[in-house]
Amino acid sequence: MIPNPSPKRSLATPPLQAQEQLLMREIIGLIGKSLAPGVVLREMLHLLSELLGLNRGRIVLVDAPDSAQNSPPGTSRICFAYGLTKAEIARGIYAPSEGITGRVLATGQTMLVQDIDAEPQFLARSVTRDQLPQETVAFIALPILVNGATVGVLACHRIRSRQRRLNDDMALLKIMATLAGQVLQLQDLMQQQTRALETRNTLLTHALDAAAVRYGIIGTSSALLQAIDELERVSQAQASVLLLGESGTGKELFARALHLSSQRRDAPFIKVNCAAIPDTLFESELFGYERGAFTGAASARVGWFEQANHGTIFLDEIGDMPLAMQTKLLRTLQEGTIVRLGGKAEIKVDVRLVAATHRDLETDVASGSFRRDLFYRLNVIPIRLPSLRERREDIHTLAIHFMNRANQANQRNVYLSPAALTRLQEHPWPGNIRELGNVIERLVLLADGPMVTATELERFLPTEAGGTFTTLASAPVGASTPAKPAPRAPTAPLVRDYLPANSHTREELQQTLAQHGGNQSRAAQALGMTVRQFAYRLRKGAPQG
Ligand SMILES: Nc1ncnc2c1ncn2[C@@H]1O[C@H](COP(=O)(O)OP(=O)(O)OP(=O)(O)O)[C@@H](O)[C@H]1O
Repeated sequence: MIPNPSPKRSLATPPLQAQEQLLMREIIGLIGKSLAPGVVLREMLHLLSELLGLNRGRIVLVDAPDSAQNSPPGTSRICFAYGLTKAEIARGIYAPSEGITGRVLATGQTMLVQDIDAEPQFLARSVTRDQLPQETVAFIALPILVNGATVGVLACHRIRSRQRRLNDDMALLKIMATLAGQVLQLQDLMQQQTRALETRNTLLTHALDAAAVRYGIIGTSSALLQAIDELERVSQAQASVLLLGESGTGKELFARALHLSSQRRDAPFIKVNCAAIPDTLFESELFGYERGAFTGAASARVGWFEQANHGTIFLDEIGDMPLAMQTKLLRTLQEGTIVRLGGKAEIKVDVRLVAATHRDLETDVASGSFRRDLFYRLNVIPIRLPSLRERREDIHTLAIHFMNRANQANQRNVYLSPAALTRLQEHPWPGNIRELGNVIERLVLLADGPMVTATELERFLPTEAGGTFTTLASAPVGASTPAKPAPRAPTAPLVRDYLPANSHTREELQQTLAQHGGNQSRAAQALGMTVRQFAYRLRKGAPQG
């Protein structure tokens, strides 16, 4: 056996013989019609045999690491063949470096066995000697290269004494091996693209499923379904509803769902964040005021209650409502009327109240900071929203939902590896669904490649100890080059603290806004406020308000 140096291209290459021309024409025509290796490569081996007498051709490929064969690493096997029986193909399995085929794979060099009977390394693994002609048989094996790496072997038998020059056959086989490499590379690329499309398809199917979920509330855990069931059962009632749950568990989403599933759905839904209203402005905000009610009240203003007439008013963070206002709210709930600030007339309002809090109102009642009678009035229908820790089975669907949303908004195609999805399910999520949504949005913007692995995910997860994560503005948002890992800056708290209205000066607010490119939502996030709180404070010129 001699390793065959690549046939040198001579400047005076002899013209292709008729069979060679026919072979090339046929194969090029075939490639034009189909790129499927099963079609092209088999036909190539067929033509090599029929036209040139290069018989029992086979293409041996290394098993993919995740192949169904479950073979030891580096195992290769016959994948395409012509003139071999099924049993012969099945026998064509080679350990790394085994036999001539294994050596070509290992060295990337063409091997030419002039006489298989004289070569101890020739295995006759697939086709036994008695199946071959009695005369001297040669075996030629060439590497198939893709991007410089040997991925397979093209091999065939050849009767040694033939009219055709061996070097002509070698040159032609080399062209065929190159073509086979191109076809396999194209197939690999197509498979990669198909896999990406399949993943995207799964994401979209999930998205469609998720969109079909009522009112945009995603999840199928029993804890969540129970809360949805309670919501639906009370949707037609008039009684107030109290939504209880940690920050970011979906209280506002539920309040909107309640409104949408009630007969009031065509009337307004007004959301009021009690944590964002300074004590002195509560009454005028909720009930409105008459012209001249106070200095600067040049004209009358309708309050939130009147604006919500026939609809629903959602009082978020009701635990932050001052006691004096609680008394007035209770009266409105009992009598169905409001009196504008500076006015005398009792104005009838038909409003359903949905209140929410992350606080333990019973403790506030015990400490005297929340009126007991108002608590009873609100607590007629309490609905507790489970934390994300209590419904980990929903994390997968929620993550895919947020991922779809962020991908669509940012024209990305990022997805999570199965291990990364599992890691998400293990995280404690103190900031609940809002926190999960933020993490996913960040990784869609900042991930290094389309697939986020469990290892890469780690840098997006808030640290357990500090509960902090970097703000979006700390990294190159929307950069087209792969982003470097974002530094962990202790900026935005995970769970919003409920800050007093004068917690930041106007300058601090403006500075943060400038640092975040004028984006109120990100500035608010950085300071641990809602956008509404932020906007309000900015407008009112905190801390005076
Ligand atoms: N089940 C859910 N399915 C899809 N999105 C959800 C779900 N629950 C919450 N979200 C989303 O999570 C984010 C936080 O939800 P929401 O604002 O309703 O929480 P919250 O309990 O009112 O928070 P906070 O008490 O801090 O105001 C929102 O973007 C919301 O759309």
